[in-house]
Amino acid sequence: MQVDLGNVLDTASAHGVSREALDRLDGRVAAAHDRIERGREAGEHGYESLNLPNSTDPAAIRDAVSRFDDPSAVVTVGIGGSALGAATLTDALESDVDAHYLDNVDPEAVERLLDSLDLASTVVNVVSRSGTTAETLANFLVVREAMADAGVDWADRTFVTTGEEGNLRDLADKHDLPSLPVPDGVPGRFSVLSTVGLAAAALCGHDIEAVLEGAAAQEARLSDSLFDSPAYAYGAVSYALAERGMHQNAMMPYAESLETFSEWFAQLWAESLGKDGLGQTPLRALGATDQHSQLQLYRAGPRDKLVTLVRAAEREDVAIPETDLDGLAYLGGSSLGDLLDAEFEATEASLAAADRPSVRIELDRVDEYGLGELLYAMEAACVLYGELASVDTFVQPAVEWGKRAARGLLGGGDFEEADAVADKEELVVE
Ligand SMILES: O=P(O)(O)OC[C@H]1O[C@](O)(CO)[C@@H](O)[C@@H]1O
Repeated sequence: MQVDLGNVLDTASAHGVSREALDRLDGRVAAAHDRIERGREAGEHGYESLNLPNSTDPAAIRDAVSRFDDPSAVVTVGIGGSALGAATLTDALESDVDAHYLDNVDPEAVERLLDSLDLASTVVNVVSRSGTTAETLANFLVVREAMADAGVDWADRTFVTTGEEGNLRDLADKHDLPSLPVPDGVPGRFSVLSTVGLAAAALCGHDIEAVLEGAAAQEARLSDSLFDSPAYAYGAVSYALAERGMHQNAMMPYAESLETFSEWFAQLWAESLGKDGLGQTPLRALGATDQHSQLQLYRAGPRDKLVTLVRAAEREDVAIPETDLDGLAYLGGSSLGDLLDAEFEATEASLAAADRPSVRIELDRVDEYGLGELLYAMEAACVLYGELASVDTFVQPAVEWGKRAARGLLGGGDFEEADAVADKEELVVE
């Protein structure tokens, strides 16, 4: 994996960063790296996440899921970091096992999925670090009833990935469900390289050891200089550009297999860095598709965006047939991969020509190893950015208000936040 910073330099984009500024920033990167390494060595909350390539035990994950013979599908019931990491992996990789995610409480979507499944051959993985997340618990109760209605012994098809305490731990203990622990000190958005992200991948037959090997390769590159670490290079320039007004970051992979990765990145970046009035808003985009929609804004709208372009150097390809159709001859004999690469490079140059900074991230391939590299590098980049911005990267207090309001509205307790809902101003236009 490599990160190309060329198009964030002010020699490429008038609103970029000078090489001198990056050199000055590198001194702060060294100090931040030292802080990160001390946090890792001490197993401090959050920093522990960057130890996962070495602390996660893939054999224990395989052992826990080995009891489920040959499932047709695996349904992960979880939300946020308890679903997005696993989904990033299983959506990116091919498998004979269908991987589904119930990470919302849209009744029509839940019903549509359950109606589509052969529940007798489906494995359900209920994932929640806290064991209290309303959406996850509600969906679990619905799935359990659907299995019972289908004459399936739900306890025989369900395992739990949760913390040491909470409702899910109690449920696992009560029904003697197989369970996997959620690692201590690892916030959900940083947990993909643990039981949380790897169990579904293992059930789908993916090489979770290779995911960890790729992650370990990027862990080994962490250093006291941004010029020696792709992860730190990305985190440092993202921070530097945010300091220069690039308050949005469009994650734009040129690979359908990485579309869910952009959703995972959005949680990682937003929930970690959106603190104290600071942060860099992650936008989800997909190349080449969003050249025909959002690129207009990225290139000619407000000068407030970094565009992160991601591609794989190697991929399967499809030839474009020769044609004598007027105007199409230039496509014939080429390939879709050639066209995708041309679009990638044209978009990159188009942004630079309009003085809009972009970073190029290139994986060797979108396989287990490449995904491990990418995921770990983005996590380390995020941790570095948080150190440079002096925010508390590993907490998310702002999400709790809404949780209390929703719980109050459902009669789950007496919360003043629920009262505030009733005070909503109204100006209805029909
Ligand atoms: O794994 P849990 O505890 O159900 O939390 C799910 C998600 O909800 C959050 O806690 C935010 O509410 C995320 O940080 C987390 O990934």
